[in-house]
Amino acid sequence: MDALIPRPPAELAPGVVLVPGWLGPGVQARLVEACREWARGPAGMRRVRLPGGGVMSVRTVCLGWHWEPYRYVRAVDGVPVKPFPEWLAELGGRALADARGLSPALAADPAADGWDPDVALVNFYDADARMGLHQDRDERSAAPVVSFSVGDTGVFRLGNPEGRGRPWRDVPLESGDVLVFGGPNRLAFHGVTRVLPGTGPSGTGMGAGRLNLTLRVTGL
Ligand SMILES: O=C(O)CCC(=O)C(=O)O
Ligand SMILES: [Fe+2]
Repeated sequence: MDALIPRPPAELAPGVVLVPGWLGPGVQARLVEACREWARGPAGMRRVRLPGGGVMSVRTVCLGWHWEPYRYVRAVDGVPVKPFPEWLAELGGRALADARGLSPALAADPAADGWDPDVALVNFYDADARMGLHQDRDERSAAPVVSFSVGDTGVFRLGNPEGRGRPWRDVPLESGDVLVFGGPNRLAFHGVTRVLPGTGPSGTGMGAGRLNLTLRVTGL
């Protein structure tokens, strides 16, 4: 949605940078098309089963490595994981470089140097999907995570690295937004409290719902 109040890029916490609208309409459409392809089986999009017996409300497909709670593996149901495309790594690298220009903590983060992502988690949220507060900590690398959002707005809850409790802040992630988290907040708890149906722009090729891609370095 076009913002009535412009959202300038902001460092939300040391090492956490939001760059609103960084992905232009053409790139967003390309991502939607690519996600549609990746979603197809084998090794396609699915709801992740949790060890406690529950299933996540988000649907996920992984590139490069498959994430299952709480580790990365190379195959899903005996099928090799889809490759991580070079163009996506390149796009992420440019986003990270721009984010580092906006954050002294990220600029100074040695783990961001030579950033070379080898896994992407592609999450699809329908209107009812959410993601509870968690840390992205199954990577063996302290390299920043680069996140792309397309489609309906998601309310992203950015917590702190100490625990699930406050302080946190809720930040809308709109279509085209880039969020980078690294530096001292690489392990900050975060989640998505809700998706705002009908807020996605037209022209991305997305029907209803929200896509989020997180590009990561596994260090494996
Ligand atoms: O959907 C988002 O914005 C966050 C996704 C996330 O935290 C994850 O995939 O680990
Ligand atoms: Fe996460």
